[in-house]
Amino acid sequence: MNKKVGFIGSGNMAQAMIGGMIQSNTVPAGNIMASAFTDTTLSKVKGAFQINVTTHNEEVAKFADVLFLAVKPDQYNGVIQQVKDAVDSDTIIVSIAAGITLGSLKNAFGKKIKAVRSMPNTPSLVGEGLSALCPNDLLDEEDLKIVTALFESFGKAELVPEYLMDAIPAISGSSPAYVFMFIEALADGGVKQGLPRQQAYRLAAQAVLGAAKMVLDTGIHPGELKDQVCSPGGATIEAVSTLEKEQFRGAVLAAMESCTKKVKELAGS
Ligand SMILES: NC(=O)C1=CN([C@@H]2O[C@H](COP(=O)(O)OP(=O)(O)OC[C@H]3O[C@@H](n4cnc5c(N)ncnc54)[C@H](O)[C@@H]3O)[C@@H](O)[C@H]2O)C=CC1
Ligand SMILES: O=C(O)[C@@H]1CCC=N1
Repeated sequence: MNKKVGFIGSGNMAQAMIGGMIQSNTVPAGNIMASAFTDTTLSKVKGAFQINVTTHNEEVAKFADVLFLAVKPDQYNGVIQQVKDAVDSDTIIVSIAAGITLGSLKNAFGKKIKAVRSMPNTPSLVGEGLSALCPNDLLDEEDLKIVTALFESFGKAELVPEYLMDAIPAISGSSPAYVFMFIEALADGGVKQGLPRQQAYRLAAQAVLGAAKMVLDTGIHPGELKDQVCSPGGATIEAVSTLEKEQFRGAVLAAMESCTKKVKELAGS
């Protein structure tokens, strides 16, 4: 793709997306520019990806055909004030922030802009991201193709109507954090039984990867896949029974509710 891609902010999520775009050879490093607050972050990002870097957000905005706003939600208004005069009506603005709506983006820019509200996740770094996308009505078919190709360069992308976008962090934007906790807990359990630590991480992570692939590849209901593991009177049903007693599923649902509540609060930040 010969589009120029800009990132305002070079934090964890921006680095995951930049890494994914470069590794998939979708955007050459020379066509990417990112900004950050500090020279330390900039040298780290330049060292890792050999992209163009600057401390001036306006420079990124002038450079980019597709401009990712990759700062925290409470930094959006300040950053938009800095870049709004540097973007033209053809620039595609992509928000990756939890809670920031298309309406609030339009208000902050104070003019008609092509905007996409998105919610990616950090597995983008290894080409296994999941991004929810919600474009505004100023993007034409070609614009949407470009944005979708960028997101698909580091994983899968799904269109989601805006009224559901607040629900996305809990299920896929933030959920890698809970899955990492689960993998860490599985490995701790293995270490407790005597397995070496590094081997425990490999076994736990591969089991999670394999289980996720079974859900995606077979289309079989997760409950049925769980049943297939539980031999009658065996060990797994004992573990499942303990997880139910300890409210494993209830804890996940409660965590997701608190995540979504916070997303709605961030919208007002
Ligand atoms: N971390 C994740 O897994 C995900 C994050 N997001 C969204 O990504 C955005 C960034 O989050 P993270 O990458 O986690 O945070 P982060 O703190 O790692 O990155 C934010 C970066 O923005 C920089 N920054 C702050 N003010 C700036 C300014 N005025 N100009 C230029 N750069 C500035 C900071 O120095 C920092 O490097 C948030 O809006 C978040 O909702 C979305 C999906 C997943
Ligand atoms: O923690 C956050 O607010 C962001 C949104 C999804 C993942 N990280």
